[in-house]
Amino acid sequence: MCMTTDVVVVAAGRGLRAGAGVPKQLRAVGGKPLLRRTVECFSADPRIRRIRVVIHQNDEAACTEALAGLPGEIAFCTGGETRQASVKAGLEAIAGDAPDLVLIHDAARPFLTAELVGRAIEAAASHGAAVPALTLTDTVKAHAGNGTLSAGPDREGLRRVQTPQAFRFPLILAAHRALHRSDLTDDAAVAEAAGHPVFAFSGEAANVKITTAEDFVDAERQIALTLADVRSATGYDVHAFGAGDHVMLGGIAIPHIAGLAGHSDADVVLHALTDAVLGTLGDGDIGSHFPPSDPQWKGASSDRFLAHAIALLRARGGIVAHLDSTVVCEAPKIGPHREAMRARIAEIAGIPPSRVSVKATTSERLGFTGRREGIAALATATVRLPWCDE
Ligand SMILES: Nc1ccn([C@@H]2O[C@H](COP(=O)(O)OP(=O)(O)OP(=O)(O)O)[C@@H](O)[C@H]2O)c(=O)n1
Ligand SMILES: C[C@](O)(CO)[C@H](O)COP(=O)(O)O
Repeated sequence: MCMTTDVVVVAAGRGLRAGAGVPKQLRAVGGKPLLRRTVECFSADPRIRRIRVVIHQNDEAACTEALAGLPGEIAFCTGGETRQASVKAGLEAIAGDAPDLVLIHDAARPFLTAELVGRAIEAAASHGAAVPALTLTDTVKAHAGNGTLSAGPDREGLRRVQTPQAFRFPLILAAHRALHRSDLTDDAAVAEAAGHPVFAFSGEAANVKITTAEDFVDAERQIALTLADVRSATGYDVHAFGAGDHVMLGGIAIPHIAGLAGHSDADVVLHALTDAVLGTLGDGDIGSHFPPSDPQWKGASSDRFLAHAIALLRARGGIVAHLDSTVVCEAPKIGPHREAMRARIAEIAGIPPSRVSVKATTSERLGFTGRREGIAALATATVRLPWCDE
């Protein structure tokens, strides 16, 4: 018989130990919110029927944005004051159309793998209650006060447990409902309190719970190691001056004695950047994605061209490391608009302005730019992609 499996992801905590104000599950690591990294492990998995994300009442908009576009059936419910209360709220929310099995996972553990999910499902089906566990490699001591330590328990008899913790659904729902205390830090303890033996299956060392500010630094490092395919590519574009009283450059309208002629809004900077990003993917150029012969791009704002290239990069698991551009013209002056251009390009690309550079030069009155016939832009995109030997 094929068993249905739902997932409860608890994401209602405030992340106080991590600091920084924003709840940790909404902070980005490797350019992506922690919550999205965690949920996408389940949402792309055909063995999972539904995902219930338990959130804080203040976070609905931010969580919706963080999970936008993920496949699968994902719904929210509101959590409680403690992890235990949040898990119970998640279980109650799915009880009306109960699955056979449920995996309960911390939003703060984004590095789980499909193999771990498979082991969790098998263990819950076989044993009813099971958790991923790891042996200890450090010696454990007891805190004896005044900064001193005394002998601790024998580490051979101890295990570190992680999530996803996996259960037959009726067993864990009944165990949570029966509990008359609120201090249990995991669901294995809840099952045990109800008299159920809890089995161990192999956890994963990389499946850490991001808890402190230091964990965020380690997580960035871990992601950088997987994004080992560093690529850069260039883009170049030219538009002639035409009628108008401003030019669009880097997504900003800059007043000028002429406009730029083109099928779209003729933003040479965004066009060059779009080609540079597409170049890193080996995926044609702006003309092959947005043919000038297509009337729908007439007068189009070029924001969408760059956003499209960035979306293609993200769909391949990539991130932008840097976007560099140089504008070549005698006028208008770019310097006064540089910061606004950086900010707008950064906004379109979904990266901080510190990862965007805008430079400008004249061509010393030489050539078409020197004769003030038009503007040219050059761009370089540097991106990181997951390593893949195609
Ligand atoms: N009331 C709570 C508390 C915690 N959690 C979730 O339980 C997981 C593990 O908890 P923890 O790492 O302790 O997260 P926080 O409670 O957010 O952290 P802190 O204790 O530092 O505030 C996290 O995904 C967290 O969002 C929850 O859903 N509801
Ligand atoms: C559930 C858990 O992640 C298992 O290791 C852990 O117990 C959560 O503890 P926290 O104090 O709520 O972070």
